[in-house]
Amino acid sequence: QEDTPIARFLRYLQFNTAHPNPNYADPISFLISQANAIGLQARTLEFTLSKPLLLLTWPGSNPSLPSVLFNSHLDSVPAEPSKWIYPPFSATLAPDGKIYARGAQDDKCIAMQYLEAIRNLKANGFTPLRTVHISYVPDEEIGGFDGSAKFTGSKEFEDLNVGFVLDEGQASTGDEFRVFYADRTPWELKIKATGDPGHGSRLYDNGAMENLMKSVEVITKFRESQFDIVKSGEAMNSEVISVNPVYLKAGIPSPTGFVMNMQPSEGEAGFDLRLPPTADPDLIKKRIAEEWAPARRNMTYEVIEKGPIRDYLDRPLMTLTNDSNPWWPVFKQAIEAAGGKLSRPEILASTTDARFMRQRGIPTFGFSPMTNTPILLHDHNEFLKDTVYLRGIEVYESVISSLSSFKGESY
Ligand code: MET
Ligand SMILES: [Zn+2]
Ligand SMILES: [Zn+2]
Repeated sequence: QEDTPIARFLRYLQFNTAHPNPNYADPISFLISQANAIGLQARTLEFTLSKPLLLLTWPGSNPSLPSVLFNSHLDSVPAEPSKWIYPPFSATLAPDGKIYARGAQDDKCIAMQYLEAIRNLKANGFTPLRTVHISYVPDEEIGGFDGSAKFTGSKEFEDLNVGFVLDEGQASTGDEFRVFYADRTPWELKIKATGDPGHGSRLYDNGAMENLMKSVEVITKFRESQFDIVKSGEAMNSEVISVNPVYLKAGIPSPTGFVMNMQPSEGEAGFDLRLPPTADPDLIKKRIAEEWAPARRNMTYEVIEKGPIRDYLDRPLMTLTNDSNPWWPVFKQAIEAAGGKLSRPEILASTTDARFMRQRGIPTFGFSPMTNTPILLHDHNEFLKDTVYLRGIEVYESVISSLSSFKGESY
């Protein structure tokens, strides 16, 4: 098999790292062999049994300066193979240069681009001033609690003395690269309704389905109000609160489907909520209790907060993008030095492990160098063009060399 950047990317994409049973062992072995070939130190940490984390290190010439960390996650969301034009873990390079694979954008591209950039920098004789670390973490797609959360809370992490982190971002449909200074915080909301069962023909008050449908209506109205703000141009998608129904569970099963002439005594609906760092979580909780799942309509609910909402100093989880953050101009200029341009910094609509680094007060940007690319993370037929992938390696050469050369003593 040939050994080119694209061939190596395809090999990494072929590991089936989809939940609920991601293969972590094989991609880690592959990454270790890559690290050995390039001359990077490798160490595996296991904060949770069978959920290993790989840490690669390129020592700087001044190891007393805070280090820079490049993070990516090993795992992927599942794919529905029947809806794909190529099998999602075949990593097929189509004739037009599109590489189809689950994880091509999210986020196996950056995982390999970091390594390819370092390979090239080393070949050109570059030595970093600051130590460069790369982390490959498990379980990001299910919240990162056994991955990044434990890692960033560990003694091992503290010892890395990390001053700045780059984590994954999202594709850009235009010519400019996108950079993200915050994530939205995910909440899982499950609402349940109970009520008297009855004949399917009867109209009566307070049935479980009636109450559940009323809640869905109220939530849909709220969703519309937020979406209207986006549609009017007052805010970006990621700056409002999103609430999307993800499941509905009700009905009395029968061998042919569901019993049709009985009204069920319980029903349940699940929602994915995302809160921007500016949202007031208490207000949303009040809204849920009073309007979305009111006890007076026999409703109960459960909110699972999937991660922190404020940092250790009780500030919103955001990284500044002005000159008061000394890393900002360094990063921006590195993109420009590579011939790229950054669009206005954004909040990421989804959620990444960056929140755990920001929680510790470490400046962290989300960045995945993909321009002129449709946003296909978690979608069918996720792909990345070979040319876009290769261009990203050049961008990281600039970014890694600039960040690791930054002299600022106290950052
Ligand atoms: C549930 S935590 C976030 C997991 C995933 N990265 C997402 O944004 O959906
Ligand atoms: Zn991701
Ligand atoms: Zn994802």
